[in-house]
Amino acid sequence: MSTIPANESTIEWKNWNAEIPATLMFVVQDGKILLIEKLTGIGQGKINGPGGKIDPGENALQAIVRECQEELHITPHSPVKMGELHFAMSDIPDIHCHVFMSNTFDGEPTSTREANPLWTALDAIPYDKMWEDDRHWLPQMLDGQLFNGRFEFDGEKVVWMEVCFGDSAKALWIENA
Ligand SMILES: Nc1ncnc2c1[nH]c(=O)n2[C@H]1C[C@H](O)[C@@H](COP(=O)(O)OP(=O)(O)OP(=O)(O)O)O1
Repeated sequence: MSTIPANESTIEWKNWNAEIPATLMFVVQDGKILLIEKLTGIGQGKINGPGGKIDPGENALQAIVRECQEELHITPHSPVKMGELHFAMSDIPDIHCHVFMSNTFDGEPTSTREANPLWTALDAIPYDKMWEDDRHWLPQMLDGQLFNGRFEFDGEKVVWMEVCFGDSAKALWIENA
């Protein structure tokens, strides 16, 4: 488990519930990862994986496939759930995010109103242009580790975090999509 800083979180995580359920997808193929330049929504202007909010009546798996189709015109094959992220935000509603990986997909990654595709070498991921939490779980996920992360933000800055990896992380997931 990695934790920063040593002080306690101000969030009562036991009773914490996010207003926004969301998803993320990381397609990895031939030593590259398919990222996006995000043109709309939460995190506009950042580099991230494709993804977005879960619509009413959808589960996380259905939502991530729909988001990849909408944002990049691709359909990922057999998405595997790798982690959950819990974001307690200071200035926008809190977010609970399901993170998936896939190695194959149908379609050609295409720029849309929402995103520009960005194939990136696995050793050149631009963490300085991504959400601050990403560097604390994405490298381990790319090594095949399951994870569960809780992050408290002040604006866009992480002020507290706790990230677990492996089977103990999966036991903390709220939902097994
Ligand atoms: N802190 C952090 N790290 C990594 N990824 C994210 C965050 N916060 C986030 O919100 N995200 C991810 C989770 C989602 O994939 C997107 C946010 O969803 P958004 O793009 O706003 O949702 P859409 O449904 O595509 O957009 P609208 O249609 O509602 O505009 O960022």
